[in-house]
Amino acid sequence: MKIKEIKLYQLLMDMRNPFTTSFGTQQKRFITIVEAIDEDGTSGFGECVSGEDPLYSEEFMDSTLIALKKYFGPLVIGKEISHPDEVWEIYKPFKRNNMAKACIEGAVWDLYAKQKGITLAEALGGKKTSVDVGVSLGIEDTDEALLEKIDEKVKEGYKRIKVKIKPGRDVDMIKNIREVYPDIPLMVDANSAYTLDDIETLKALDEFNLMMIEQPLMAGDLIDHAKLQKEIKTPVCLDESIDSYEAAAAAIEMGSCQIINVKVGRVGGLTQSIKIHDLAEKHNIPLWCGGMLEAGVGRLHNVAITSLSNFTLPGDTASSSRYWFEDIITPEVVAENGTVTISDKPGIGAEVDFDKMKQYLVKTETITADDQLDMIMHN
Ligand SMILES: O=C(O)CCC(=O)C1=CC=C[C@@H](O)[C@@H]1C(=O)O
Ligand SMILES: [Mg+2]
Repeated sequence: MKIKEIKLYQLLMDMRNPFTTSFGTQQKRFITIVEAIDEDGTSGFGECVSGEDPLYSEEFMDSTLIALKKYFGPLVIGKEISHPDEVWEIYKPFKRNNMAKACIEGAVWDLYAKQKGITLAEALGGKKTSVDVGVSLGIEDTDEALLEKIDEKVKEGYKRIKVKIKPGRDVDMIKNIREVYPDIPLMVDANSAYTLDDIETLKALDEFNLMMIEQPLMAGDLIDHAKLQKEIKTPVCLDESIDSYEAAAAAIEMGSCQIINVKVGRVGGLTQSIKIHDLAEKHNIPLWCGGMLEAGVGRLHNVAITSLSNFTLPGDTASSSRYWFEDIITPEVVAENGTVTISDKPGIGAEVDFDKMKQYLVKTETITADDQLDMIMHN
């Protein structure tokens, strides 16, 4: 394939409910949709998952937009690409910027699957026809308010409930949840809000039979997580610390976690996600696919990667309606009783609906062969 043009659609979407983590509260989501168009006019779609501000990772919406326009778009336009895994190789000299790299690579994967007439899941090597999903719930002001949300999501049939914790909203809150729901599959995500000085609090969580504790300590850290895992029974799951295949390999070797949350954007794309998948499978480390408050395109990429065999734990890809009044794809992602069925249509398996997208559109940019790579360094 040869990509002739890349379009970037920057969207601003209102969220149904505020989402609070240890980083703060969010009520709107900026999203960049990437459309890669080949010489025959076929389009593949990707979604950039960077946050609005560099709180979850160092990337943020404005930085990814610049990186896409200046480097990662021009680098693939006009190149003969026979397989999407070549995109990672093309980007290799350029350090990190994983979320920017991943969204174009994702669009190339979708395009590749469409050209072959197969689903994105099949193109990735996935065998499942449906995937189990859970839901991620933000911090609420009171335990009563959180319990109401949990009640709603348990009734909707989600296969596990993840709640956010932070210092002061942890042990007592989980105790209250367990009093009402002694048996639901429950996990917590701290978004790196603790240090080893909080070991007693983290140990106290052991008595609640949690599926895992996600990213308790600093983003990027592997050493302290390995020390922590030796002290607690609850499996540690790493999110922010797994920002590459190499980080996953080191975490497995050091015993920093027993479970990995794969976020496609965070690790640099689908090709890297498959590499991590294969390595983790070899080492009996189960995976699940995390979410980044994605609109439909990103959700469908998440569903596709979850079709691989070692994604054995329910991920974060809840229904489109979890966050959005109206998603940008037709049909939307719908979890029924905690299961999302994978469409048998080629590629991501749904249409990007430009009429729906219009209501959220902030700006559109087009990258063409005229946009040369703009670098000071030259070979
Ligand atoms: O529903 C989803 O998309 C998952 C939401 C979620 O938990 C997160 C989204 C974005 C950044 C983080 O706050 C967080 C996470 O750490 O997994
Ligand atoms: Mg997380």
